[in-house]
Amino acid sequence: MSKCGGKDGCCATVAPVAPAAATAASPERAVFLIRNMDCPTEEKLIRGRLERMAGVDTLQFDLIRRELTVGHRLPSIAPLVAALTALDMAPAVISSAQDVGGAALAASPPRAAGLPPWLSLAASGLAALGAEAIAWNTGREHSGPVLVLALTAIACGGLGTLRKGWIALRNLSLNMNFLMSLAVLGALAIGQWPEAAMVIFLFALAERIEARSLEHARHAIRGMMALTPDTATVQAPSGDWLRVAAAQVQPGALARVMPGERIALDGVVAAGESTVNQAPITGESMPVAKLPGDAVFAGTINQQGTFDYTVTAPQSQSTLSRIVSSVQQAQGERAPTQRFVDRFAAVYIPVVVALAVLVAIVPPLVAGADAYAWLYKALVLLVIACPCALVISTPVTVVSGLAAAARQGILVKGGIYLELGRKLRAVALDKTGTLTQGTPQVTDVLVLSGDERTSRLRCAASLAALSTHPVSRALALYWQGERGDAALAPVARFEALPGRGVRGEVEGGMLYLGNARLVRELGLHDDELAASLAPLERDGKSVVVLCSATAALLVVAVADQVRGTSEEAVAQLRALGVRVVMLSGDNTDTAQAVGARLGIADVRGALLPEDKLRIIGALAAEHGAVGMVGDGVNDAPALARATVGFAMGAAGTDTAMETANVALMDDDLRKVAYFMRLSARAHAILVQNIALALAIKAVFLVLAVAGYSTLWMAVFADMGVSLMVVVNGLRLLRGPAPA
Ligand SMILES: Nc1ncnc2c1ncn2[C@@H]1O[C@H](COP(=O)(O)OP(=O)(O)OP(=O)(O)O)[C@@H](O)[C@H]1O
Ligand SMILES: [Zn+2]
Repeated sequence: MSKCGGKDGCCATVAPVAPAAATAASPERAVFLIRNMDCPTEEKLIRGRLERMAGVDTLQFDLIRRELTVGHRLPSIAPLVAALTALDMAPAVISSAQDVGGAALAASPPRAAGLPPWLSLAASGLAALGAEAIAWNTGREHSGPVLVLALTAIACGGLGTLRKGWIALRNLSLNMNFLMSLAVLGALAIGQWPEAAMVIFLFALAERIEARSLEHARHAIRGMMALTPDTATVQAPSGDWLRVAAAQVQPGALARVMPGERIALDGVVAAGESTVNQAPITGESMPVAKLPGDAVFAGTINQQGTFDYTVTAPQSQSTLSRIVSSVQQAQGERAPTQRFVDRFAAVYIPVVVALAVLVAIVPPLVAGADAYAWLYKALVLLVIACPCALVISTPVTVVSGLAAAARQGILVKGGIYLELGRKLRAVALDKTGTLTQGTPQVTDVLVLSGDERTSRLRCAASLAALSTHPVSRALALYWQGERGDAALAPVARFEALPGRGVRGEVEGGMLYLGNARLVRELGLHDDELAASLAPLERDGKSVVVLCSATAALLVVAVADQVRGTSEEAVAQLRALGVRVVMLSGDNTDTAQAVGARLGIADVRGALLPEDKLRIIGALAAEHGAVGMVGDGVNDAPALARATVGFAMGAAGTDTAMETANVALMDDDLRKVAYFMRLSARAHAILVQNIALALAIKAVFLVLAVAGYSTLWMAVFADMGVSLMVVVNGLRLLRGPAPA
């Protein structure tokens, strides 16, 4: 297994093609629908062919949608089409700046015409069985009827495999189709006709079932999209409510939802109220109350009330569609295990072919053994060596894992994060907005020296009203609640001081509003002030001080509710053996008080954003892999520095969804532990599959050399393992075991 741990480490260098960023650098992009691409084998074939072409910069595969995006600098895409057609890939152009250059696209037919696949497969199976039966009953393998039935079986079930095998050979990309073709042709050549028929039929059957399984995993993702209704009830200019196609509705339109109806578009409640089941987006089963001003999401289910909402995004840009397309893109980027398996297969197949050749030639030549028997053994070896079980199992597992996460409201931005999750030994949690709700309320107002409460509070509120920081917002709201709309003072030269507070000129004098660090920097921190702050901070309250350039004037304390799920989330992380660290820009005593309530011993307070970044770096150096959970808005650098960055409450905010490696759609911190368990489970399944596949191959290798395995037994074993690993991978769709 790859020992690589970091996303900026060796992994990046083995990635065959860099994602999005590199694509953007290419002058031209062409997107193809590749109808005959449904497994990594075909991806490898295409990669091998196109990567060598001059003018082709990048290739991006999306096996779920069967799309290939080529970043290139060719004057026409005709050579691309020609190359894909030569690989029998039946390409269709989805989008390209240039025309096809006369290449006759329509002429490339989708996969084999004629009988429907299952029917021809059944015919192939019957013919193969018939050939076996006749050969067995008559005791003669080489009669006319046996030959006719065997050839029928191959014609009905095996032409696709033979054709792909031939294409693979011509492109010097030895894959399993090539191995099977070689085995079948070899069996025909040495007169094992019924066996040849059986082998090709079983292989075709296995391929078909595998394709269906991958389809199943893909469906789990596409199925999420099916949740959004096709139509929405929208108000026309005339004032009438009309039922229209949701895809046609523009942002700004007013839409109405009835009780029990699914919401068709993202929007903001304009009138009415209700509760909404947001499970399709966030995975949380408790309905959420919606009042005017609250955001609603396409695909979620309205409960009892009726309400109108203003549409904020077209259907194609809804949160749900962005989740789905992000998951689809994520599975196109290859996880480390997948790359390992690819590299393994690339070395392994040529080695096996060489070994088979040796087995066929050496014993007869050197020891005078029976040439026919050893040729047969060599063919069995070829079949056993088939790596489909290995090749197919990883994408199925990764796609299943991504889909299981998405269903829980966890958006994972790539298979690599699914693999890294289990390696996290330390997780840093932001305090405000992550462990706490981030909507604090004013609890205490202390006037220092003198007695001008109202005028000082007014100055503080005037500064606070200009900031969106939670502490400032609490203060501004408090003033509004106490004084109604009593006029705020005008503020000049307003400035935010990150990690400290704000400042601005009020009524001719410069005033500062901020934390203890700010007061200390102003040189106004003394024992008296410290004594008045201490009891508030010990209570876990955030304290800000209003200061002039020469004196501290007013202390305001705000208290933030700890989220109901935080304590359990911390306990779950600890149960996984993870070191939990709290990072906060708030005063140290405050942070420690909150940490004590949640069972977090390692609390770092009074941090500036660059301190957070440094601590993440230090934790990474100490533990290897470190996670960071924040809201993704002002802690983006720390999130980016972490091995896996988690953003909370991502459903509402675009930045959070974009900056994080893993976006949690709601505010439930327990999802971090869930994600880590899912990751561990995915890893266990990947290892099980690889071990299973290799073990069964090893057993049959011994049987084959000892002469106990026939060709069709070998195919049966190969098919059995392939199916077992696929079914094993699909189990991940149900998620990890509960905590
Ligand atoms: N605009 C502001 N208005 C009022 N106080 C502020 C402002 N900006 C910062 N502060 C004060 O500085 C402290 C640190 O702010 P910072 O934004 O770095 O951390 P935070 O995001 O509030 O907390 P955490 O790091 O726990 O999430 C805050 O707790 C607050 O006391
Ligand atoms: Zn196989």
